[in-house]
Amino acid sequence: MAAVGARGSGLVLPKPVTFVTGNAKKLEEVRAILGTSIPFNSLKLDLPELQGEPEDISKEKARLAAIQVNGPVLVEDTCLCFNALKGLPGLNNLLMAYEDKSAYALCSFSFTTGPSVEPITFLGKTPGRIVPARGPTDFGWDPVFQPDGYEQTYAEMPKEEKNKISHRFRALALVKSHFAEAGYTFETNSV
Ligand SMILES: O=c1[nH]c(=O)c2ncn([C@@H]3O[C@H](COP(=O)(O)OP(=O)(O)OP(=O)(O)O)[C@@H](O)[C@H]3O)c2[nH]1
Ligand SMILES: [Mg+2]
Repeated sequence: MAAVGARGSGLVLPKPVTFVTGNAKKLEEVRAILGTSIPFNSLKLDLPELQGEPEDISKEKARLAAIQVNGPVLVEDTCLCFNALKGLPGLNNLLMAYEDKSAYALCSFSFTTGPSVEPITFLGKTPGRIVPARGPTDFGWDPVFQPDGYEQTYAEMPKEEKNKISHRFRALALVKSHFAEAGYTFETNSV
């Protein structure tokens, strides 16, 4: 039984959802946050690093991934955006010249049911500030990002803590709601 959501009377998808990413740390967090709420397979594809607004990048990634997978895909694009640079994503060193160290982590998930369907995007944002690096260095800018209201950087927090307040968690909460409302089921499992 692979029915997703309470109703189970929504759109029948031809295949299970594939989460496409080349980033193992992201995948680890998505697995931990989604648990069994949305059944998905993962596929490591090196998608091009596109330029533009995060939402547009994420949508375009979903279009490209859906062509390759030829089925439903979920993709994610994340950036650390600096208020001093008017929300521009950028290098941490650049920020040294600015008094305003406030920033936000922005996560854009895009989902499409297939290559000919316009993707839908779900944004999650966690405000914070850039601090001198503290904590393990195994995931990107986690050591330099301290979320508002916390004494620890993302890197210093236990994973369960980060996964309760992160940009990724917030965006995935919207993805989950969408799946629950749409009540998708999967053809391959819906005998
Ligand atoms: O400290 C971090 N905490 C996070 O929670 C986080 N999420 C993403 N990133 C980093 O942001 C860059 C652009 O990411 P990005 O969205 O293009 O991903 P990516 O290219 O690594 O994988 P893909 O999903 O595109 O295949 C990459 O350097 C990622 O490592 C993070 N760093
Ligand atoms: Mg990428």
